[in-house]
Amino acid sequence: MTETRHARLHRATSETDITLALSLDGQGRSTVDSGIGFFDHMLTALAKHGGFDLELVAKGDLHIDGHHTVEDVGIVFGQAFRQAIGDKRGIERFGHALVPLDEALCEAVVDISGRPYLAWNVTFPREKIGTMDTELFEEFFRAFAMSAHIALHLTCKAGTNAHHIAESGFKAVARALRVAVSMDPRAAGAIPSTKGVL
Ligand SMILES: O=P(O)(O)OC[C@@H](O)[C@@H](O)c1cnc[nH]1
Repeated sequence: MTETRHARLHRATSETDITLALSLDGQGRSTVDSGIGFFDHMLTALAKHGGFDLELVAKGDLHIDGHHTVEDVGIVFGQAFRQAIGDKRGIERFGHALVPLDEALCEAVVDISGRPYLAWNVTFPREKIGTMDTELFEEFFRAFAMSAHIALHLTCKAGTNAHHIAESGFKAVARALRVAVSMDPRAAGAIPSTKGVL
């Protein structure tokens, strides 16, 4: 019986109040409300294409800007991800995905290593998409990687439309995470060792 890989967290500061529930082995369903429309669109795509179930309500000091809200969602998402993985027993560990969206193409590579690291190689042709500052995507993924204790490399290999670049990136991370958290049959002993076969 596969134990449920699930986490529900609440984090409140003077800047944000965030409740998040994450299931690693979901249906890609999500209910997301951060107060930032494009960020909600990206988190919805991440859940859908990662096969994660995600519930998020984030109340933040948006009258200042979206920075605290986006960064703190990254922190809580990473904490939930790390908690849901647990002792990492039996997982694949590494994940890689190349995902296009029209002319845009992003590559994500992850290692559930326990050593937090972000390699960010994405630039945007615009400073905003809707109400979201494009500089905040790096803040989100850095906060996520640092809190999840994973190494994450995200590279934009092509793209001219900011929306397409961002969505290609979120989907690439979703697919790479899906692979990395999948159960590795070799690690679970499902495939007999070659020892003694040769
Ligand atoms: O649900 P999908 O990821 O298959 O498609 C969504 C995508 O077509 C839409 O978000 C989009 C299309 N162009 C920019 N964004």
